[in-house]
Amino acid sequence: MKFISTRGQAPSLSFEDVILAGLASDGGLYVPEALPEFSPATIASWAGLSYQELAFEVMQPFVDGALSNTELKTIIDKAYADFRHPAIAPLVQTGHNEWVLELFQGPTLAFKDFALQFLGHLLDFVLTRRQQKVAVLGATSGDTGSAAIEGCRRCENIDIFILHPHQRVSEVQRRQMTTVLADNVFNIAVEGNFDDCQNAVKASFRDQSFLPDGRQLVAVNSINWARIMAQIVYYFYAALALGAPHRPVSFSVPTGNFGDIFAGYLAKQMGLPVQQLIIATNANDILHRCIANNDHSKQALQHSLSPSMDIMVSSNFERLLFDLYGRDGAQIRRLMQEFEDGTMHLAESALTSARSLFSSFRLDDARTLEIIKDVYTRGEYLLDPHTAIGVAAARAERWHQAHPMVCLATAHPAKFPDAITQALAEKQSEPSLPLHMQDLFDREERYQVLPNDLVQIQSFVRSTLS
Ligand SMILES: Cc1ncc(COP(=O)(O)O)c(C=O)c1O
Ligand SMILES: N[C@@H](CCOP(=O)(O)O)C(=O)O
Repeated sequence: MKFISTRGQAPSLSFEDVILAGLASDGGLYVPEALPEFSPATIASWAGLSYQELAFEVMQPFVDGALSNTELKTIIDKAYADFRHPAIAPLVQTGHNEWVLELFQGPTLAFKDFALQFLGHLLDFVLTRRQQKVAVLGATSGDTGSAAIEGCRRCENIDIFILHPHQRVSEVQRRQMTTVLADNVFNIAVEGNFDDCQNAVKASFRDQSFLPDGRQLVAVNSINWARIMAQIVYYFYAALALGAPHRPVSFSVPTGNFGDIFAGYLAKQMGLPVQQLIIATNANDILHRCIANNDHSKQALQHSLSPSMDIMVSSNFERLLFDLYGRDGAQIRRLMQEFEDGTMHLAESALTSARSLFSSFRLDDARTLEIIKDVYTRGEYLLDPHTAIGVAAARAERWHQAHPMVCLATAHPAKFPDAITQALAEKQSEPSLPLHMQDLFDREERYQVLPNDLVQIQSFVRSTLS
């Protein structure tokens, strides 16, 4: 299988090269030249497979010979070995035809573990085989960072640098990153927001001349194709458990960088009967405004109670646009150039297609607190603030009157104790951290605060590596 850039001017790459590439050299994102498609009979034959067995079936066509089947199976088994629930991604029913898919059973309590445990083991395998040492550079609004560090910290061939927005992540999220004192782990708190961190990462990928000789950057954000690929699996897993392919299933997805819901869109393109995909945003609602009013314009980033979704520029939206514009790289270059000035207007045909694929919803902080309280006091579930936005969106849309609706639970509520306490107004309702994190607040922290300045960030990376 070959991977091509959304901007049409970078060389096409193999699977192994694409996972090491990050951004394409023309600034675009890599996507498969053609997607594998699974027939209803094939999907039906997967009923009852374990999560790991299903992951192999879904991902193997992308890997396409870069790893032997045994190697891929071993990497998958290692990736999901440390999840706390035997189902890996358990479904919990929270209402009529409504389920929460718990994607926070991995080591760092967020859905990012699904792809980053896999990517960590995959990189370890590939880099050892190539005898290559790389520098991982990532940006996080709170969850990718700790999941990437957890996935990479034992890899001898990786030094990992994670940029997070200073004082804009929850304390639990910060400590999950900064208390990992391994010699190859470096946390940088940038005096800016997530978009600033992501811009610094993308600029560094575009021009890697600041690195010491022989080093190459590798991405752990969802610009890395392997991230998206591993996230497709749980859409199949949840839908199969609820009767697919014999009945369609809908998904409500709390959305920031558009990676998670893009994986759901791909599952549908690959043959999964997905009835509806709901883009659920917080007050940073560029994607909702785009779908609702064709208003894809940058606004000042707001600090919300769902900080991991405090994102204005959603990287993976470009991958969707590529499909909506008939995979025409020139059109995407023009659109992304237009967006540099702060806004982009979709062509009528692209907007119509987007609206047929997705609905969208926005929830502010006050209503996020209300839904957490409401769902908890009815004895239904304790939602984290990100998941709460997805559940509110699902309930507003009412798509699940006839078919199952799966709300992706993207983080464990214990990562956001302040929001939970605010919602429930009782200290004792603060959710407790799992056993392996009980001493998190006693652990030593290490991180570097830097201004939002590319030169200073790059010089920190360079001098650390030298
Ligand atoms: C807890 C949580 N929920 C939802 C999201 C949104 O996911 P995505 O960026 O893939 O849209 C993120 C991160 O972005 C997150 O950390
Ligand atoms: N919410 C994310 C933001 C980065 O998204 P990614 O999926 O591209 O890594 C985070 O928690 O860091």
